[in-house]
Order: sequence, then C-alpha cells, then structure tokens
Amino acid sequence: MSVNYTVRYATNPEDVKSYGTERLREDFLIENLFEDGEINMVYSFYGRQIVGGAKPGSSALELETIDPLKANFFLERRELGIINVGEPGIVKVGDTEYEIDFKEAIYVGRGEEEVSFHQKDGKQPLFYFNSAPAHQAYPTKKISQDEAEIVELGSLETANHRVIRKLIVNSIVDTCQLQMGMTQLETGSVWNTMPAHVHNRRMEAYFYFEVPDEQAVCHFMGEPDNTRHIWMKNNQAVLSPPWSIHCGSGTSNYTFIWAMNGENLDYGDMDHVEIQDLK
Ligand SMILES: O=C(O)C(=O)C[C@H](O)C(=O)CO
Ligand SMILES: [Zn+2]
Repeated sequence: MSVNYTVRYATNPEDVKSYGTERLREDFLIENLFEDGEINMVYSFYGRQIVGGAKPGSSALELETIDPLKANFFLERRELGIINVGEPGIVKVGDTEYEIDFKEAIYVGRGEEEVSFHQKDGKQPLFYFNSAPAHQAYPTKKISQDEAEIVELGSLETANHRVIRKLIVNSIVDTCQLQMGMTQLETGSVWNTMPAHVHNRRMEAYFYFEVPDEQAVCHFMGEPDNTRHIWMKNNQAVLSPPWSIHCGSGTSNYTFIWAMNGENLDYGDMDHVEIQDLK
C-alpha cells in the first residue's frame, strides 16, 4: 500500500494556549509529505481538508481512497487541487493525461474515479495537494503560471515584498470550497501575510518551499492577542485553524502555497489585525 494517512482532530483555541512546542508541532505541523514511491496525507478535522504529497517513482501512484472517507473512491464526495513543486510530471485523470510543470496547478472535480501521479521522462515531480468536501461536480482544469491572477503586496522597506499568484480561485476555475495559490517573497523580504489576518469562515493550510538549505521559516499562529510559533523547514506544511493568524518570517526569502476551504469563495474575506495589536 503506497497511500499513508494520519488524522488530526481540531482544537479549541483556549486549549492551544497551554500547548508546548511538541504538542503544537504534533497537532499542526506536517513534516514528511514526500517519500519515494508514496502518497502521504493528513486528514484534518479543520474543514475536513486533506493535505498531501505524492512522489511517484518509475511506477505511477494511484490516489486510492482512505478509510476515514468511507467512500468508494477518493473523489466520490470531494474536489482536489494539485500543484507540482518538483520537476515536470503527469497527473492522469480518467483517461486524460495532464502534463504539470513546476508551479503549475490542476483542479480535479468531484466524481472522478481515477487519479494517478506519474513521472515524465524519468524526472522527479513532487505533487502537493489539498482536497475538500464538494457538493457539486465541476470540470477538471489545468492552470498554468500564465493563467494565474497576480497581486503584488508589501515593500522591501518593510521586508514583506511578495507576489501572490492565485491559481485555483473562482475567477479562474469553478470550485465548491477549495482555493489555492502561491506567494513568492522577493529577495530581501522575509515576512508573509504581514499585516496578518484571521478568517473564521474558513481554514487554511500553508506549504513552505524554495526554502534554501540551512535556512528556515518561523510560522506564526494563534489568536491575534496570544500567538505561538512553529519553526519549519523546506517542503513542510502547517494547518491553520479558522481562529488563527497565519503569517511567517524566514531567515531568507522563500515561497509558499496557501490552500483554503470554508463557506465562501471570496479571497478577500479576511479580518485584518493591526500589527501593533499582535501579542
Ligand atoms: O502573503 C500573503 O499575504 C498571502 O499569501 C496570504 C494568503 O493568501 C492568505 O492568507 C489568504 O487568506
Ligand atoms: Zn488567510
């Protein structure tokens, strides 16, 4: 069996106040998504979002269903967003093969019975994916970097100059709940999502990559007046509860993928927090 999963229950913010480093990491950090010839995933009770990674070898990897879904196939009642953070690869949906290059995305709709991950020309793709419950079947669509909706935020002076590429958002592709995109920090900038925000209407997961060797990212979470931090390495993900801020600062610049699901598809639905109010 090449599909592995663990389950993470949701927590009350009052309880998280008493968590030490180890418990915070156990509940929120996702460390080993990419293992040779495996699909690894976490089923989170935040939004019932699944956060996963697929690293196919010379044999393809099939996205098999997992027991907590009690479903005949993985996407029986779910939708899926995939972004390749490795070398070019192929995602096969039914009988159709989609070539997915570095930083390209594909949305796969509810009802697709067969999804598999493949190498292309012996190269090593790394498919990062998120899945959310879906009430409706929307068509599968590949989204290239050129099709992304781009927003530039911050400045070098405040060390938060970054480019946001929205990939799986409802102006580009029909989705039920899922939204995914990528934020790239410019050289010299280290702060993402600063000023920070919360959005109680949906949860979020962050996947940090392009973090250089020997460097790390400090991810911040918690209620705005009671924050915590988790040190993270390259290719690691972190769950962000709806009540939590989610921002980070690196020891260098880096890129990350954000993925949200909840009760609306308005990217701008955020309750901003004044920097001076953070504690
Ligand atoms: O750097 C940022 O700002 C972000 O990328 C913010 C995320 O997209 C987000 O948190 C959306 O709610
Ligand atoms: Zn957010």
